[in-house]
Amino acid sequence: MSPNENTRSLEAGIERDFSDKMSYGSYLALDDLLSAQHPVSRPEHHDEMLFIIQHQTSELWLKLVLHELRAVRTRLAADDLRSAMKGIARIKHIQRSLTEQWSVLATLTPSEYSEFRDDLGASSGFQSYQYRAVEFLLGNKNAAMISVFAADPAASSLLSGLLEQTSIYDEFIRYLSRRGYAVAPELLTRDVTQAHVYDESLLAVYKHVYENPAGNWDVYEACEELVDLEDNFQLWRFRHLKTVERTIGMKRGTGGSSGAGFLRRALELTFFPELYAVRTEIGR
Ligand code: HEM
Ligand SMILES: N[C@@H](CC(=O)c1ccccc1NC=O)C(=O)O
Repeated sequence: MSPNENTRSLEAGIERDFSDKMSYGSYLALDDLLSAQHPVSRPEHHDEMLFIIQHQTSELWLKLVLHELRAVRTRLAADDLRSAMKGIARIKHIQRSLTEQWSVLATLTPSEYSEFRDDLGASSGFQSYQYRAVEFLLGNKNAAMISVFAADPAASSLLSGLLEQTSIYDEFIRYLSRRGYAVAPELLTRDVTQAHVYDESLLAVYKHVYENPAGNWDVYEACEELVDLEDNFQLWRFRHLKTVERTIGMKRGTGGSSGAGFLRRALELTFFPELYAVRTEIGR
């Protein structure tokens, strides 16, 4: 390469013939992926592409979060705490990326959004079955949420399946019990289709763990990983709320809810209540 042409020449060994070989594009199904953006505004509004891609990339990451959460659940059920924590570490990075991504959508002004919002009809992120699946896997079960997917049999059966199965918190609690921690027996046989609700016996278990980290190191660490997971989930919810406030103010949502007020109430939900309650018990 001549240094003053500012051009990199191809090396002789670089593959060029993909007529009978797998290429980058074919491996990643880029034809499908990159032809899946269909703005509905007419004439097409420039900023609708941002709106679509922000959602599609979020859904792709949610797909990976679900994949990893299922693996975490299986690893906990198999008493493999260390590899479960490896999965949680990855999920935490994905969550950070999802939360950071709100800053891109925050560049959408209310003036821009209002030019194509009506074209979205009744569609809304409330109808994200992957988001609901993540909530179910973390333990915030809510059968009523499935009614939104009556017209989508695949989404309904995914969510009904997860509703019936244990959450990662159920599996963590069962793991603690197998390890000899004094978990109330009712917790082990609870109706897993219901949201996990605060349990005193777990508070006592965590109090013991947090007061004696040295003797409970792996469980102590695992508890902090779960708190990180919930913390990150709430940060995503908070950024969603703040983006909604700056984009549509106090308008009702396209999905039919009151809007920001409804989203604010989600900040009151908790996946692992005892892991927060234990903070009050530690020290003076
Ligand atoms: C300008 C951008 C956005 C606005 C104005 C907005 C607004 C809203 C509103 C008002 C709701 C309440 C349900 C309703 O009545 O529609 C909602 C729910 C929801 N949105 Fe968005 N949203 C935006 C972007 C996003 C993005 C990028 C995602 C990513 C996937 C998302 C995911 C969700 C989810 C999962 C819910 C359900 C939350 C829950 O059940 O607590 N939203 N959104
Ligand atoms: N609920 C939003 C609309 C919206 O944000 C949206 C519409 C279609 C698909 C995904 C969406 N994202 C999150 O709710 C609104 O009320 O403006």
